[in-house]
Amino acid sequence: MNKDLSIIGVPMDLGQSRRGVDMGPSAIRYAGVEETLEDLKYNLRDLGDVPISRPDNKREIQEGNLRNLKQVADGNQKLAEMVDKEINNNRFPLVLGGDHSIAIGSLAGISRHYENLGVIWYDAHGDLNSGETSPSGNIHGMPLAVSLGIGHEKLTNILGYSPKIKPENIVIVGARSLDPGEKELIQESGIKVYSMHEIDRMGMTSVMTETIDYLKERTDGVHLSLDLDGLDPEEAPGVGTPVIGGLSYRESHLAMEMLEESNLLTSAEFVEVNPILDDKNKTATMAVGLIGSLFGEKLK
Ligand SMILES: NC(=[NH2+])NCCC[C@H](N)C(=O)O
Ligand SMILES: [Mn+2]
Ligand SMILES: [Mn+2]
Repeated sequence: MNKDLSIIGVPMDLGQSRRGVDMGPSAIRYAGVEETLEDLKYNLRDLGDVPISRPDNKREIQEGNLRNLKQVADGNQKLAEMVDKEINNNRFPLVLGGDHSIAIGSLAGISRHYENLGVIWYDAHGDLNSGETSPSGNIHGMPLAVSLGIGHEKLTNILGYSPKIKPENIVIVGARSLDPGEKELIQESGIKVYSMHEIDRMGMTSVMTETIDYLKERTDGVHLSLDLDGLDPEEAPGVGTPVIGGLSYRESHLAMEMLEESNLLTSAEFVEVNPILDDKNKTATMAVGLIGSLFGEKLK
């Protein structure tokens, strides 16, 4: 893995309706992300946080069933520019959220550097809604669709190109809550999904082996977008949209170790840590544990 690593915090909470997820980057830093990576001998730069504007009119639904559209689009534009710059400088971007709407900006900044960017979407949700299919108007339920070119042009066209990714280069891991429109999109587009059903049946080892083999063949870079709500809320309670029956910390740890061994990843983000809903910063600490494994921490 690239030893030059840049951390970018994104204190974004406007892609959903619960307060506190904007403090995610602080909680993850407080849990020791920098110490962990420095111990692993990374040449680390913490670029601080992307400035996020506050909504003019508290959490309003703007055009087309999209909450805080303008502010979410602006924040993602800034994030995309920063990510793009880090990759230009041959640095590995590690983005800390913030709600999952920030994947729009991460992918916009990353994808222009690859012909065939792969994405591993580790999440209880598909985040494949648009304004038309969303039950909530929350943009954090839409970033994967936006990156496929589906959604409001203010979001799909960040950095002036769309789509950012191809459906056949996406693998969703851990899904257990999909809205009707998302199921339809999955069926017609050829996105690969390992839901909890497949993970229960096959085990995480086979799921990750297949995922890695599949992406190795067809992509020239892979982004990991890890939503902490992919984990079970009993273990990771500090998330805004918990769904029971999720992945364990152990399974997730294993997935990170296998990704590290595969040497496939070219960027990563950890999102949806909400310290207000957490229990003694447990979820942020788990994120740091997973980041440690992803970047090569070993017991021996
Ligand atoms: N990144 C997330 N936690 N997304 C949750 C999305 C929940 C629901 N599917 C929605 O669109 O509102
Ligand atoms: Mn989720
Ligand atoms: Mn998500």
